Amino acid sequence: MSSPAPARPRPVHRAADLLAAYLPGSFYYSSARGVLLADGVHAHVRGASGNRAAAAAEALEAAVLAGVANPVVVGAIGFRPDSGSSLIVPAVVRRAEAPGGDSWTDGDLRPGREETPRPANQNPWTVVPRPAPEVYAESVREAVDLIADGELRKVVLARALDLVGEHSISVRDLLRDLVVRDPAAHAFAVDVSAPGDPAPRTLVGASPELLVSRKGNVVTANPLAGSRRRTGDPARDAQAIAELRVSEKDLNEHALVAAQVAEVLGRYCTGLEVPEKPEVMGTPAMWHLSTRVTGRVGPGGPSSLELAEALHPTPAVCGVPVDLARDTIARLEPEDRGYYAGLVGWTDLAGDGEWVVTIRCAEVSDKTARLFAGAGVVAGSDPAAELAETSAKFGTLLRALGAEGVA
Ligand SMILES: C=C(O[C@@H]1C=C(C(=O)O)C=C[C@H]1O)C(=O)O
Repeated sequence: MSSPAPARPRPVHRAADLLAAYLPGSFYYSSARGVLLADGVHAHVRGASGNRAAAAAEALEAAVLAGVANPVVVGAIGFRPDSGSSLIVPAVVRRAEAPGGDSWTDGDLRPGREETPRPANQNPWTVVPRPAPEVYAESVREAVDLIADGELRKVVLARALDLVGEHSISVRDLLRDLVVRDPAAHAFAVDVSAPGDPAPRTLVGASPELLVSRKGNVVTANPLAGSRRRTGDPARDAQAIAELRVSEKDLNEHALVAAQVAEVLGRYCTGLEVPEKPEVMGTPAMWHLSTRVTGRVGPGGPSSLELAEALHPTPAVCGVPVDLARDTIARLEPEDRGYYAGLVGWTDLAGDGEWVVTIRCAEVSDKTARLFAGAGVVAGSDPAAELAETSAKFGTLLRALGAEGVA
């Protein structure tokens, strides 16, 4: 028997260099844990909903046999079981680990030295809301009635904004802008072009919500639900945080998500730890109730993608009960969500990886960007407040596009 080839040492990269090296068509993903930049396609990973972790594992094994060193599967999966997915084993992967293991200082990720980010995409925008804001508010009202009448307990209703510029949108600049504004976010850019698309299509965003990660035997999920706009005014922000902590409506909305995540992970993990009360976490645009759930898996346990598929869709983006919520979304939302409210991330041969909920994102193609934002509707939800919440959530992408205030 021949002895295995010695492992090739991984080259060391700087996070900021990887961000700067992003080119249209690359896969980029950064989080507190590190940066992954992938280029070229060694293999496409196909597989139906619920079966993608198995397809990914097969593709990774085949890649090893074909001589790919340390292969990973990267990409995005859409919201609905019959939505598309865009998963590949890339030809080349470059990584930068966060110094000290788990967090960046702002400077690590910043390309260059600018202090105040300026939106790099200077476009005069035409904005088309889909549906019109009052129609969205009406659908929230309808969902509240459904919740009052029957079995539906929570449904997340989303709306879209189409932004059309006069010139092509630079995904590279948009990604850079999102990372510079919020180095703690899970920032991503994924080529999701499909056959027949007139121009390449890229899913780009900065999600605050970790669906699940696995590092060695440690599994972490960080569901969010229950939100307030972050204004930047210290007194109003302090009030928003104080309100969130005691709002029965938000705490109930949050508890539904945390319970589902804990229930699903409980099927796979030992030593599950679920804090009793949520914390408040902030992004530059929002405050959210947040619960960090951790557990452990044994050797040969489920991969990060298997866990992600089992968790998706959480009630943070769909609802309770899940089938009824999905049907309600299909009936009340006029636009197909596409990749929005799906998952984006990576998984490797050992099962390590990280998957985030695809929110605070846009699908960009040439001069257009389609943004989605949603809000959880529960008993007693106020349509105007839910509409305002979606406007606030659009803020992440709108600021980066230089279109703040249009939603
Ligand atoms: C659905 C979105 O966000 C989700 C819904 C939240 C809520 O309803 O409070 C909070 C965070 C996310 O889990 C979105 O940003 O589009």
